[in-house]
Parts: sequence; structure tokens; C-alpha cells
Amino acid sequence: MATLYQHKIQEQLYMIGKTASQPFFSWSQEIDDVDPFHFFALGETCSFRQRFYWSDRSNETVYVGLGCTYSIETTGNEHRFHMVESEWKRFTEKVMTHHNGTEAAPLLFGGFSFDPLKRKTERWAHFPDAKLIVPAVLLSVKKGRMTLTITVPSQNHEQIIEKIGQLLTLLYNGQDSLMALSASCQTYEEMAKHEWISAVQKAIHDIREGGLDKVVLAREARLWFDDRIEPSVVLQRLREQQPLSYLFAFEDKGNCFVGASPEQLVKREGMTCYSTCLAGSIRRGKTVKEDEQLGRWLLQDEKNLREHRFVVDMIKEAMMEVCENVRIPSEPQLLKMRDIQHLYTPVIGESRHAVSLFSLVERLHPTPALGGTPREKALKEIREIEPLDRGWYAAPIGWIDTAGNGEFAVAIRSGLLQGKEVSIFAGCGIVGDSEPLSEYEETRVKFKPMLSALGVEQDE
Ligand SMILES: C=C(O[C@@H]1C=C(C(=O)O)C=C[C@H]1O)C(=O)O
Ligand SMILES: [Mg+2]
Repeated sequence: MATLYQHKIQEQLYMIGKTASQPFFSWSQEIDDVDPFHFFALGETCSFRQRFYWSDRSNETVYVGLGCTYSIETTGNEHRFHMVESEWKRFTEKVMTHHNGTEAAPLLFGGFSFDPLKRKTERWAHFPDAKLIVPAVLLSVKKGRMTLTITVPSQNHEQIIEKIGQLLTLLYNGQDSLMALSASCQTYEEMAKHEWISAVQKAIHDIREGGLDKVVLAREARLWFDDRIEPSVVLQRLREQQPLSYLFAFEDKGNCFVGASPEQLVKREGMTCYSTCLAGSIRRGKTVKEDEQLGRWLLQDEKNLREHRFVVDMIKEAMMEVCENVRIPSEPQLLKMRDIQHLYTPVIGESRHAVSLFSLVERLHPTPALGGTPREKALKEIREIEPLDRGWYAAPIGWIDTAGNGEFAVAIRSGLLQGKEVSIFAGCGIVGDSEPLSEYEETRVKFKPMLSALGVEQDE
């Protein structure tokens, strides 16, 4: 039965290719339920060199992509958001779609580097300042309904269609295997710890001198395992451990950037635009009582409220420039994740004119939650004093569809998996009354989600 199904799809694809009048075509069909993690893992089995994974905070929308039919890439480009937007538009004009009654259509997924002007290291060699791809095979899950979308060139596609056929055979004949984490961590090292603390001291000093209000400083920890870490295992563990976060992964030739972020940068759905202000943090309590006490403390702590206020002021201003009827609560609320609680203020507005998703991303990135205030001064300070190449950490990651709707998260609580080696990243907002050691502790708490997903517990 399953093999027939696979052959039918292959046949249809060859037929469409023969009559296609555009350079690419895209074919969609609703399919029986499959496990998205299993689908992602099969990408490796069938040697697709690019894979991505996305699920939103409610887990209502899941996208898993394998292979790459079209890619948009830039390095060091100041106009990178605009360039990606126009390239995507060009692609959508070159593709013929066969929906078969589904809502699905091709999708562009990818991310950006935090700062194109920062000096780059070898570690992030596969992650340029912008890289977004149209996958050859896309699994979409929307409110429980699953769709498969295959997007391929109209000519010379025999090899890729053959490969997709193999994938479908395995998908319906193989077992869904819940994989366990088999690699164990041999060495854990906090990189440039003392330089980072000195950088925090310097930032506090510079803020007190005036002209700079807030700057976010991040650091890295590196782990060495006795075996290769398979990203699908990490994703599965993140889903279990961080059910309220965005889950994302972007893999290119064995380098996989993965994370579970609580932070939305922007979402566009028709004329409605969403963003969130997230800044100000404290750990979770060990008991309900302690947890509530910590939460109450956070809601009235001057230093954390100041960190948060800078983010609210900037996002509110940016949204009011392009939206009307901007709704934003006057006080932050608590957002509790498994390991940490934050001050949180959601923002919603109706776009005044056709404001594109990428122009919103450009306006908002980086918010003072990841850069600082004023933006350019803070970025300069980070470039100069932060002992780290952030790469894609703390930058926008997400998707856009052919109608221009989509969503980008801020890629924090994340790490880069490279075979047996993993780098994880965490940062925090420094203001005038920050204390270097408590900021250091805050980054330790922010390492926890990735560490637990990797099966590593920190010393208390
Ligand atoms: C920079 C990070 O987190 C950001 C910084 C926060 C803070 O300083 O309180 C809180 C949430 C995030 O916007 C990170 O997790 O690496
Ligand atoms: Mg903080």
C-alpha cells in the first residue's frame, strides 16, 4: 500500500514536470499522520544535506524541510533583509503550484547572523549573514493536519524525485523510533569566562559614564562528546523539556544550529502584526512558594524593570511607525519556562499599509533585549568588547510563505552542533546597576535548556 502511494506520487511529479511552464513546480497533498521528528531524522538516512525544523510556541504550526531546491544567501550585506525579500518574490513568480485542495505552498525558511559587521570565525563558516532555503520536501503541520509539499525544478529532477521516493518509502514502511541520547559529554568548558566578566564591568562603567543605557553581552560554553550528536534527538528532548518555546533547527552539511527560544521577534498574519518584549530574568524556585516569591520579586525589581522598559519603548515605537491600533499592556507579566522566568509584554497592531514581514524584521532586529539602547552604540560596544562570534545566536530565525505571512523568533537558548562538538550561547542585559556576578549566574541559568537537552547537568 505504502509503496504504491510512493509510486503514485513519483509518477505525478514526472507528469507535472513534463508540462510545467515555469522553472520550478510545487506539489502538495494532505497525508496520513507521521511523526515530524521521525521525518527530520529520515533526512539524515536519505542523505539530504540540508534540514530544518520549526514549531511555534503553541506547537500548532510545525514545518520540517529536507533538501534545498532554491537558496537565498548573502554575506556582509547591509541591505540583506531587502535583498532576501526581493529574491523570494522573484522565486514565487517562477514556481507553478499544484495545491490539490490543500492550503500549502512553497515556504522559505532560514535565518540571519546577529551582526554582519562583527569579525567572523571558522565555527560559523556555514552560516552566512542571511541564508534561507526552499526545501525540496516540506512537511507542514497546521492544527493537526499534515501536508507534504514537494518543490523541485521542472527539468533535470530525476535524481531528486528518486530520492524523495526513497524517503516516502521509509516514512511509511519504517518504524517511528524514539531515539535516545547515546553520546555522553567528556569535557565542558566555559569559554573566555574572565574576559566576559571584565567586559560586563566595562559595559557597566561605560553606561554610568552616560550615552549608553543598556548593552547585552553574551558568552559561549563548549562541550565535547564521545560520539556524534544527532540533532533530531536534541530536538525531541527540547520538545519534551521546553514545551512552551519555539523549536528551531537549521542544518547545512552536518552543522546544525538548534534551540528552544521563548522569544518571538515578529509574526505577520494578514494585516495583523505581533511582537513580544522579553527581558528581565530570574530562575524558577525549587518549591511553589519559592517560585512565587521569585516571580513577585522580579515584577517589582527596579533593575529588571529597567532592562524590560528599554525593550518595550523601542518595540512600541517601531510598531507604532507602521501599525495602527497598537495594543500593549502597561505592565509586564511573568512568562515562566522550565528553568527561568521572564518579564513579558506582548504587542499587537494592524499594519497601516502593506508592510512586509522582512521590513518588520529589519526594523526590530536587534531589539534592546539582544542588542541594547541606543541600538548603534550598543552594537559598537558589543563588537568591541564581547569575546564571542555570535553567528546566528540572538538573531532572527523563521519562515515566510508565498502570501508574505510568516514568523521569526529570536534564536536564543541555542547551540551549534558540529559532530562531537557543541557550542552553546547565553547572554544578558547589562544596565547601570548590574552586578557582574549575578549577570554571570543569569547566563548559567540560560544555558540550562540546551544543557539538559544534551543530557548534561550543571554543578549547583
Ligand atoms: C540574551 C538572552 O536572553 C535575553 C535576555 C534577557 C535578560 O537579560 O533578562 C531575557 C530574555 C532574553 O531577551 C539569552 O537567553 O541568551
Ligand atoms: Mg537580564
